[in-house]
Amino acid sequence: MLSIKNLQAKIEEKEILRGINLEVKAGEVHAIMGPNGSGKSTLASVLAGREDYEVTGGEVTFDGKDLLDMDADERAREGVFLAFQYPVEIPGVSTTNFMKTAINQVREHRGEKPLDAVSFLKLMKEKMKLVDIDQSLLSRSLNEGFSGGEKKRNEIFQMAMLEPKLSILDETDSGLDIDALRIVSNGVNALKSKDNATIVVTHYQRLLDYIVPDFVHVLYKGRIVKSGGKELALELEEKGYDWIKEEAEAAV
Ligand SMILES: Nc1ncnc2c1ncn2[C@@H]1O[C@H](COP(=O)(O)OP(=O)(O)OP(=O)(O)O)[C@@H](O)[C@H]1O
Repeated sequence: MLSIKNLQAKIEEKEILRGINLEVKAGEVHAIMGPNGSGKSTLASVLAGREDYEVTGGEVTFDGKDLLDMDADERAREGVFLAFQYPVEIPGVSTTNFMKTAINQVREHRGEKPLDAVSFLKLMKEKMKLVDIDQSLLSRSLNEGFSGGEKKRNEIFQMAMLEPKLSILDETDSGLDIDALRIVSNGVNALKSKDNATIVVTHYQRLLDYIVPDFVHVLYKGRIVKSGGKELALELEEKGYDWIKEEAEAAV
């Protein structure tokens, strides 16, 4: 589904990604971990097509198409979803209206008819239940005045509504209380299918107790320096990153 080859990117003349290689197949969950500043958020942002970053080398294909050639909107319409570390607030636009527009854009792109009001409401109800989100939240301006946990929950709700092929969750565990963490994780797990894939950027093994990854990758200084199964996250929790850094430095 997603193939990243030797991806390099910089921001304001600072080289951040220095040759990322990653293959993600349909049905898989990949966790990206790594010390602060290693480039995790940059990778997520580059994949979603945020413009502040300059891709300086490498290639990324998504379902056989050149992802780097598409702008952020096209990527979203193709089925890439990025849950931001700090979701934006959009005053004056309710989540409901925002979702209606977003869904119908995706449907149009797929050559499908827009959802009528009844079907849209039915879908909203079904997905609201999945993430246990309150109706009153959805009629308020998008993310405005939402608590950290409410924003995160709202993001997972958007993801549930859009049913993306590839979801990239950037530190979705930050700011979630224990119950919300469980609800968000349950939502992510309930959406998991053999046809979609998830990349979770996280600092904590705790999230991976709920969203169980098939693969764990460690990013360090802009490269994936170690990959393994979910046991790698446990090892990191126990031993920290020093041993990984030493291994990576020795290999250079
Ligand atoms: N706008 C920017 N201008 C300059 N440097 C930036 C900018 N954005 C990111 N960086 C730098 O790029 C590096 C990688 O940042 P990134 O946010 O991708 O790391 P991260 O692995 O997600 O870190 P964390 O775990 O702390 O969230 C950092 O050194 C950061 O300071």
